[in-house]
Amino acid sequence: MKRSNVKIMRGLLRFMNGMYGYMSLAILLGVIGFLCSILLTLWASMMLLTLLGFSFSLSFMTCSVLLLVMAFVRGFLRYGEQACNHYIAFHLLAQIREQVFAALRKLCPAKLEGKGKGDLIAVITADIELLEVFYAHTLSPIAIAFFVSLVLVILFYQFHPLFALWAFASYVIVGIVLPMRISKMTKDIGMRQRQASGALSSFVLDRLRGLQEVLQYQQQQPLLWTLKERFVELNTLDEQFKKASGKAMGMTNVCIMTLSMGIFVLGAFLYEQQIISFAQVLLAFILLFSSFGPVVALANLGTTLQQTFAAGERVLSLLEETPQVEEVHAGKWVSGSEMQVDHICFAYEEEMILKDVSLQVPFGKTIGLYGRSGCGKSTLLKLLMRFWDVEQGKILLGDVDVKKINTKALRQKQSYMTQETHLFHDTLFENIRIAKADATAEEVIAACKKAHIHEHICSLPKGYDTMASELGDSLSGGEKQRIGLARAFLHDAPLLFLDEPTSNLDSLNEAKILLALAQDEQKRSVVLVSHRASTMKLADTIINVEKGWKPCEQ
Ligand SMILES: Nc1ncnc2c1ncn2[C@@H]1O[C@H](COP(=O)(O)OP(=O)(O)OP(=O)(O)O)[C@@H](O)[C@H]1O
Repeated sequence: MKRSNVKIMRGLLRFMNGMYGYMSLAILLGVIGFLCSILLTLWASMMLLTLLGFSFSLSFMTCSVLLLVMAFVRGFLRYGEQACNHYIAFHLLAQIREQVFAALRKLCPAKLEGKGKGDLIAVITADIELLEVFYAHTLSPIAIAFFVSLVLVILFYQFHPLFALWAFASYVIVGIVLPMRISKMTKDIGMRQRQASGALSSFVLDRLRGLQEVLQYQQQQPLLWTLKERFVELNTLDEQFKKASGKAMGMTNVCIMTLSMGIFVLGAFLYEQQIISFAQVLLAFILLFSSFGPVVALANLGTTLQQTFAAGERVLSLLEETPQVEEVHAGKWVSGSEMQVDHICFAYEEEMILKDVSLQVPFGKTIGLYGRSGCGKSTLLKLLMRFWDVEQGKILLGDVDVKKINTKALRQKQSYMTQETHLFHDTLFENIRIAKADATAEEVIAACKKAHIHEHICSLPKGYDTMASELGDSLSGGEKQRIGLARAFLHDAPLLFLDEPTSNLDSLNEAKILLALAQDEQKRSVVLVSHRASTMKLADTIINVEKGWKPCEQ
């Protein structure tokens, strides 16, 4: 459910701890700075009026000196205010980014499986960046506008109480009523714009990944049309937003002119009644006209704030999303390496995928799973890894429920090779070493030899230093698969889960890999999913998933 702007603000203010000192300094410098610039105009006007024959308590000379000092000081004050605001903003953005990455790690992999990756990228990059507007250009300007307006109303009171009343009403109109009205005008456009931009990122990323399919099935033209449609949609929203901003700016200027003229008319009336002098009328008009700066900053926020709040909503939602599986930090460390699946049931959504499944994974044995596509083999491996939690029944490692085992300990005990090996934008060496951060070069090479990919890597011009992205699609499915296996071998865990490890290999490489696995059989338990009968020969027990997860005769 979409939360209110006040709730979003409260959520974003949570991050402000430790920054209130800088914020107070920014407000102080901002208030003095704005007063300096308003007084600059006032003294300059007094100097002009002195030349025209009016007399004031301050002499022409004093005004000139004050003018110079104020102009000089104003620059430093403005710099100080902006420095404080941006220190706060960028410090907090770094903190928020850190928290978002921590949240993503917790949500991974279950909650992220169905999410658009492009949209996530938009949240991590553009949306967080937009929060700078809130921390650097929203909080202190509100306080500055309040204090500056207060001082000015007191100043107007020195001229005449009616002037003070008029000034108060003017600041409320430009600084509160207008921003609220503008905010209402741009309501929803900000959120729709952020969502459309996230959806477009997701769409482009998705189609780039499937570029080969697009080319093969000649989908270029429909893809271009769809892209065009989405750009048009985003442009329309941008246009609506810009129109609303322009309208808001126009409304603000009209208000300022009308209110300034109003004080002039009021002054003329008081002058006619001989209550104040003509110089006071002029000065009150100039003072009001030149003092809208801080409240105009708030009026301008009316449009940008909607986008900022939309970005804030998306960032806060991501931070508050509850993970499908809670990581265990203060749980148990187990010594055993055999696993037991005990009458488990599991459904991703409505449809039950695994119903009352039980099986044993004894140490030193290989369990083979086979059955039609979609019957839940990979799902069982994900449950063994505790990427998802079972709804009924238990999965035990040793004799401890996996839900009670420290997640770190569980990860150390298990290696999981998925159907698709993802290569990061890094060297092949580092790509393999992610399986064991402190692995030596010898260990990496040994794992690659076992996975029969060492020779291929050595044949590349830069060997293990070849960047994975340079290879792109030129790395065959089988080669990628063997890199995945090298990772699993390097991790060297007592439990190894292999999901179609040989599906892309030729018979020769398959035989070599199976031999390597067979040689290690006494060291670990293996759960092997495969559609290949030749690979299944490795298994000590073969389980037919479709026939009630029962071992079948070999
Ligand atoms: N994250 C998910 N959310 C919803 N449904 C899912 C998710 N992952 C898998 N499924 C569905 O669960 C069912 C079992 O999928 P699973 O990948 O376990 O099958 P499988 O037996 O390993 O198939 P294959 O042999 O093709 O790899 C499928 O119908 C699949 O569409």
